[in-house]
Amino acid sequence: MIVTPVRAVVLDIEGTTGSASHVYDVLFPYARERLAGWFAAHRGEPAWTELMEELRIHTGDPQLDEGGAVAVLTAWSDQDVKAPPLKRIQGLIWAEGYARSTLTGHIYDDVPAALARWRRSGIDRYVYSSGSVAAQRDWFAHSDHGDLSALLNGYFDLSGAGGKRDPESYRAITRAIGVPAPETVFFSDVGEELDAAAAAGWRTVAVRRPGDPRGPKVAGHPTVSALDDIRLHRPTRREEGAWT
Ligand SMILES: CSCCC(=O)C(=O)COP(=O)(O)O
Ligand SMILES: [Mg+2]
Repeated sequence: MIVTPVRAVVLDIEGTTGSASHVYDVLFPYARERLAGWFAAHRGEPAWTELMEELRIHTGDPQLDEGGAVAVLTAWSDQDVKAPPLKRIQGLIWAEGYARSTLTGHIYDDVPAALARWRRSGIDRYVYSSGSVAAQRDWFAHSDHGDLSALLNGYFDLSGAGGKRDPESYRAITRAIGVPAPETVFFSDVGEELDAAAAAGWRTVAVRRPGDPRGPKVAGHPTVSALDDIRLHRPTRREEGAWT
């Protein structure tokens, strides 16, 4: 599949650049088991205070204490609620795991080469995930393909851009990266995210990795099973300025 004109790609993580089962079976349990320990170890520190404040606002409970915080975060983890305070503490706990080399970010084999190819072609490369920006940076910096940070231009999360099923989030990213929406391509495994990006005027490519229980196609979006299956090109001279 060839897509042109393209000046920027924005990539989802879970299910697109990395394995969903790694996120669900390794990362989420790793953080869940360490929630109470993290609060005890960091009590009174700025990160602890900021997280408690964010949780009290998010839950609407100004009296929420540490025990209540652990309980609500555990429940959100069990239900995979994409709540920014959960994403923040998961990132903080995973950072300790990456630092100890007990965690690595799972990256599909085709991803480093695709990022390098797009960089050579002059196409900017961003990540947009529900995971916090800190967690995204760590995932790519401590990947099982080594440190891939240099292949990426930037990161967006729920706190910075908004929810992934809301077209307004993609408009916010368009403003931040300064690339016209029709020249930006979003890669994701989730139809509702792709629908939101398309509603904001972006191009979309669905990614369904082999063996994905949801099947090989995403309705309404061209679907590939690997990033090798797609060739992206910057605008031709004739297309230059078409959107300005
Ligand atoms: C390394 S980021 C962890 C991914 C995560 O926390 C998550 O909820 C998955 O979200 P995505 O938007 O990448 O599907
Ligand atoms: Mg995903």
